[in-house]
Amino acid sequence: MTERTLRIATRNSALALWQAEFIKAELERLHPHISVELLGIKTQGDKILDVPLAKIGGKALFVKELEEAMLDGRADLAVHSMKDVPMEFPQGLGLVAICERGDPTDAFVSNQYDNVDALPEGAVVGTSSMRREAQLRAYRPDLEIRTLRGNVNTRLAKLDAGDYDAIVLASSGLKRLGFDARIRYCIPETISLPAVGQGALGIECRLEDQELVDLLRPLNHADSADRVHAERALNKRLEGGCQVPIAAYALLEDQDTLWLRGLVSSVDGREVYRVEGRTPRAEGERLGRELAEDLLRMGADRILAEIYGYKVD
Ligand SMILES: NCc1[nH]cc(CCC(=O)O)c1CC(=O)O
Repeated sequence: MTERTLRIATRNSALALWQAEFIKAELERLHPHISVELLGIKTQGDKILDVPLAKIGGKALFVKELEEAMLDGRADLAVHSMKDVPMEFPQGLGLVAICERGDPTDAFVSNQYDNVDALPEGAVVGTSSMRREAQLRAYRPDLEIRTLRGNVNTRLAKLDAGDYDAIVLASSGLKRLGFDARIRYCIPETISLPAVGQGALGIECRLEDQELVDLLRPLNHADSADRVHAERALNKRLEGGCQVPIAAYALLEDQDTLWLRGLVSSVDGREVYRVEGRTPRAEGERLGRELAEDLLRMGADRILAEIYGYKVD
């Protein structure tokens, strides 16, 4: 095969750079004849830091500029946290690999308290996600949940400055950046069901670039991909991005059976609808769509209509 230099379009946050460097190293290890460069790009989501994400909306907040770079040939591929990847791709682009999933849980980080149960009444907890907020409120209605934005370093600094008694953020992000020691407790999925795709990386590229598609294929991890696709099917039916109180989490109970749990909650945590089901793993996406229908019937349609301003039908 010809020598080739691949360019990865990446955001400039520490986490995005770590993820892009990780895939660069994997590609260079798998294919010694290619070299890989990073192309740093600022996205809309990086520019607007002072407003809660849910308010600015837009499912493609962190990916649009990366996709433009691939479409106009400045870059060959993009590495995404699957959690941030929209359901639809621009014409000509697509997801060609989902890598082995890391820790999917939400991490409880605090300088004083060991876990959610140890927090005193009325404690102040920081999180930027409606999904985490809603589930924390459902579990501990007394907590005061406050917005927390910024990259991982900024969020930890705000905790250390005493702005919060605890913060909740993705375990995988903390681990990737070497902050394992800050995780006091990985919140079990029974309390905080993870976001769709949380902990998994995905790779997007131009689908007509067959040579590149072939180079990326070995990075796909079939077990992780089946789990994440089932979660995404549920999310797609609900038209969710990562800025709504929707959670979905799939596990392989054995090599053939996929177990999917899903949840939609009101932001105040007072209404929580939970579903779960099992299916042969090849049919995970169908199960995801079915469970989404169940959620809509149970009352999620009302909650989502309020958040979106229109009815999902
Ligand atoms: N929305 C930001 C974002 N996108 C992906 C991760 C973490 C890494 C992952 O889920 O793989 C984070 C940070 C967080 O949620 O705390």
